[in-house]
Amino acid sequence: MKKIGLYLFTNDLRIEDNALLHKASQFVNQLTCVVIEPHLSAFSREFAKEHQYGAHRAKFISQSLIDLESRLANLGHKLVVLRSSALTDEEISREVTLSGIIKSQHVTHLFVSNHCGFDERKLVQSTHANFPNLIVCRQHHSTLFELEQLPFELSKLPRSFTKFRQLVEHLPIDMQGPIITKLPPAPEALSQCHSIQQTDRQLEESSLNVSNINGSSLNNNNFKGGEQAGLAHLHDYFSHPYAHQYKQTRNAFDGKENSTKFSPWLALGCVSPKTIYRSLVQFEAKHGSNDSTYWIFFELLWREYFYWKCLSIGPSLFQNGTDNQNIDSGLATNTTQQNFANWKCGNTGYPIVDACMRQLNATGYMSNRGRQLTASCLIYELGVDWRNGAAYFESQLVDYDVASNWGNWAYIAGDLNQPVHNDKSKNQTQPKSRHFDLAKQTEMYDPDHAFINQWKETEQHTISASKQDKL
Ligand SMILES: Cc1cc2nc3c(=O)[nH]c(=O)nc-3n(C[C@H](O)[C@H](O)[C@H](O)COP(=O)(O)OP(=O)(O)OC[C@H]3O[C@@H](n4cnc5c(N)ncnc54)[C@H](O)[C@@H]3O)c2cc1C
Repeated sequence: MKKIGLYLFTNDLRIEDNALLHKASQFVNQLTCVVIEPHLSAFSREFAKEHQYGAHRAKFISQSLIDLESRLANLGHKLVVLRSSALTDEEISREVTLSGIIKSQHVTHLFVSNHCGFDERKLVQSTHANFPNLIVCRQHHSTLFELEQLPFELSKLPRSFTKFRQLVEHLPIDMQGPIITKLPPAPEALSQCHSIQQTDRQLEESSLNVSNINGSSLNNNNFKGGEQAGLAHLHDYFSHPYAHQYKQTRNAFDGKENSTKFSPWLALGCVSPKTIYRSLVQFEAKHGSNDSTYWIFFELLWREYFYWKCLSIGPSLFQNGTDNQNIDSGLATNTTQQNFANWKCGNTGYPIVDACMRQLNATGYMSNRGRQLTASCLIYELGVDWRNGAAYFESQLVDYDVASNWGNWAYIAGDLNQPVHNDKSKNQTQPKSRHFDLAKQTEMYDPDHAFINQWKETEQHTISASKQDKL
């Protein structure tokens, strides 16, 4: 029997080091490549109080899809792009829904990354339920380790990062990724299907109107989406000695080379963590290793920890410690509504927080230190439900990643290791929250207020950049 494959791209928008696509290329006689254009879920829209992605995130996604399309074209393939609205069968014609393609093409094998996100897993489950004979081939390939490699069952994932790190940091990571030189032919009938829209192409080429970046070394052209740009950045980073100072510089609020800036490409899977790891090992072999080069690996393990955590706890990642209702969108009072609105546009009156939020709105990026301080401020100073902040980050960050974002927010709020049916009245030991002293942190990391001053007087511009509609 002919094997008809459908490869559904999610957080793996790449050809290089794509083990699952390689598997598909070896296994099926015909292959359709599909991506569902990422969109802000109703849950996140409600919590973020935003209708859609910010301009920087939207642009990064468009660039990544266009790059994937061109890389597939080099292999003689098309990329079918499904709008999120095309998910329901009553939309448009049946041919342009996922189910429609599976049905009309008589797809026998669905290849899809084994995503840790709850919504993404639900989509695969419901597709499988609609087509019980469909063989679903999945793989966790946005991580350094495979699930089978972990020396514990997922349900026994250590509660602390340190314990997790100690158990995994010596596991082997394969040093050679699969190489794809050819893909099975695409079905001809697909030529009428959706491709990347003109709006995406305009967005990809647009220069966002962000004229207020006051000499920031991060500007809107720093992050170009797509595998080619990601690999070029990786190459550029390790062509310089930055990695040897990483541990000393990584806490800076600004500065392109102070941290790796790998996160945007990692988040969409334009570059795999294994590819990054291999480049790090090569850099160490050539130029020597030190504490700093180890620390890059250490931070990649934090990413890993949040990934497996997200997978193991499922939808409870999106609950705060005081309620179990997903749809209650926080912001119960006028004060919290106003505090949240001020926080979003960088008008809280806490200078370091305002500078970081303006940086986010103007560039789509914020340093790790900045994320910790702005999150701490929203939760502990402004009394807002952390999920509102997490959803706003989701709408704006060019490197948004479900596990790293919601995991870090829950961690700062002290909600990450809550039992699923948390009951604070039962005198359980509460996990530690992370409340930062903003004045002390400013003294440590921005002692002469260079970063704060750089982002003063930018309220109007930054918010207009974040609100810029998709062209
Ligand atoms: C509230 C909050 C929200 C966050 N949201 C995201 C998010 O949506 N997407 C995202 O990729 N990271 C997120 N992070 C983690 C971290 O801030 C970013 O990964 C980092 O700032 C990206 O810049 P970089 O690539 O230069 O990092 P580097 O310092 O160069 O670190 C190298 C890589 O290690 C990983 N890493 C570093 N720190 C962390 C961390 N704390 N948690 C998980 N992985 C880490 C990233 O993949 C990063 O690219 C968040 C952190 C906080 C506190």
